[in-house]
Amino acid sequence: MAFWSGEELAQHLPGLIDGFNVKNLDCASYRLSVGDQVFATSDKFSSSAPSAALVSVLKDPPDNLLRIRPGQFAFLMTLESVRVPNYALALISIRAGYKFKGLINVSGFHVDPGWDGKLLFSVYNAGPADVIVERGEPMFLIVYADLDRDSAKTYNGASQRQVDIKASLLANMTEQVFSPLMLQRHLADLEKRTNDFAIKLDGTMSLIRATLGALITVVGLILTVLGLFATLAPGWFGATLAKTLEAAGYEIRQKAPDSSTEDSAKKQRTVEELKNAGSAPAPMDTSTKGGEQRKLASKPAGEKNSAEPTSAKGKSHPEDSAHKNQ
Ligand SMILES: Nc1ccn([C@H]2C[C@H](O)[C@@H](COP(=O)(O)OP(=O)(O)OP(=O)(O)O)O2)c(=O)n1
Repeated sequence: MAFWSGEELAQHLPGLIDGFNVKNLDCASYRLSVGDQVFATSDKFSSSAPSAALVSVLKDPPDNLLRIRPGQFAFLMTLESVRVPNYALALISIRAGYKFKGLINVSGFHVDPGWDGKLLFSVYNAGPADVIVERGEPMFLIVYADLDRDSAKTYNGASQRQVDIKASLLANMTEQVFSPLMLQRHLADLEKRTNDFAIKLDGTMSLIRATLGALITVVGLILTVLGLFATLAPGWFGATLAKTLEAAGYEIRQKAPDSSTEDSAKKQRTVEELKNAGSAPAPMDTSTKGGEQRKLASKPAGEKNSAEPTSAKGKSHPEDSAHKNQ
């Protein structure tokens, strides 16, 4: 088995590759180009409408580009149809320039003897940036090799003479793909939002603390001033408080005096009156011997005192005379 040289390729490929162009001959390989049938997965939910196109058909500029985002998978069909004779085997690859961007060739690497049709590459963007694919771009490589004999068995599978991307291939490919980069962006976004929220929360807490502090100070000052007024001017304070309460719709009533307190107050008054009466100058009792004076207990007006002499002017009473005679 020997790989075909550039000269061998130049000799045989015009009959094996549709639209052969000598410019696409590399050293010992041929460059195949991106065709118009392409498909890329997405990190967004795609439309589930039956009419929604699954495969993108690249056209002339500006509709000639496909963007493969990091972590996304794509199908790329070649522009050229390729044939492999039964005495040869072909190997396919992606050009190094795309590999360096992080694009990986996921699909197989060989083309069977007897193959006839376009080739379909499946690729994965493992790089950090979008990979832009352009229609007609010479992106793939194919090399041919001789077999040691003609192959008795040649390719006759379902993909023979394929010219487009089959819908069956795209089953389960239209869903959202959680690429590592997408998850990383989600995490970064989440982290940023959490930080923003924490900063806002800090600000709000500081504001609440400052407001509460000011409120407590003001309330403390008011209470101190009220305490001072209550101590230094209790009358004024009580009246103002009553007025304030009345203005606020409260009714202020004076408390009924306690009955026991009232009784004791009455008793106290009586004692005081008696004392006052006792300290007033008492009338002189001229009937007693030796001019001895006696104080008389006060009596209600009109009531005679039993100790009072019947005549203040020295008229003697019959009983008095009897006493004297004894
Ligand atoms: N990137 C690739 C790799 C291969 N092929 C074509 C050329 C191969 O001859 C053919 C079949 O390849 P395999 O035998 O590797 O794959 P299967 O056996 O799965 O395919 P099939 O069921 O069609 O035989 O597919 C292709 O179009 N694109």
